[in-house]
Amino acid sequence: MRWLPGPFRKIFRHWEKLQYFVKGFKGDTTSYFHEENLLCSTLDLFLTGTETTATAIRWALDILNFVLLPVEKVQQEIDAVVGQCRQPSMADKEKMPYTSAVLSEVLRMGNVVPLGVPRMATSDTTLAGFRLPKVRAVCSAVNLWGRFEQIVWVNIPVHGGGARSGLLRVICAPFPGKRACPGEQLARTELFIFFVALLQKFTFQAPAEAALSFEFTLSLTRCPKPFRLRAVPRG
Ligand code: HEM
Repeated sequence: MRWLPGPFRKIFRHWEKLQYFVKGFKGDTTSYFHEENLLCSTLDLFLTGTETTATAIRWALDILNFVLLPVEKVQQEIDAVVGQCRQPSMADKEKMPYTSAVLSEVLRMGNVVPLGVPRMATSDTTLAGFRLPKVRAVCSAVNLWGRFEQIVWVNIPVHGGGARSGLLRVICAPFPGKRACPGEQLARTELFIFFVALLQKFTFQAPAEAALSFEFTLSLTRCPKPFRLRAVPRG
């Protein structure tokens, strides 16, 4: 790779800078800027950055057909703003309120990351009246199914076994919280571009024998169960 020309080469400059930055913290046992954390954070981005958006696009196609949202209205907006001769871009988004609203609805109904990311306190602290002991307390954000609402759940082990659990707060957002999803902008961009590009060129129809449903499987994300659609090129 080092000898090939191309814009990707700037990755080597960034990598050198990153190594220099991490070396600056060598020997500092209180710092989180070390190679292991860098590797884990990079892996986090790959894991969280692929499955989530792909699942949201699958929900979009499932929901459009299942709920019978007026796909024609989305396609009319695409034809008026983007047309058929060029690819969509993010500059089109503000002129496409209907498509944007449909995508918000997809994120709400799809509820792609319902269980949030578990968190631990790095030092003893207090949060909304709960004393969170270092490392032992686990907080997790849980999105309520199918609504723009999120509860934050805390689970604190107590002396003598067991755990004290409780509700911390309720907020309303698809990418919630202060420690919000760092991929939100990327996810919204990918979702918009792929969704618009797909509906610009195809109409998706469920074959008569295939019943679409809201059934899902739950792992890292909440995925629709496999379904079949026919992609009919638009004339
Ligand atoms: C439709 C797409 C996506 C949805 C619905 C989504 C949603 C979420 C949610 C609900 C959280 C938990 C926030 C919390 O616990 O308070 C989260 C965390 C996270 N997301 Fe996303 N996300 C999406 C796409 C992405 C993408 C594309 C990336 C990266 C490129 C990404 C990276 C992350 C990471 C690294 C975290 C953990 C943040 C932390 O530990 O503080 N996400 N996401």
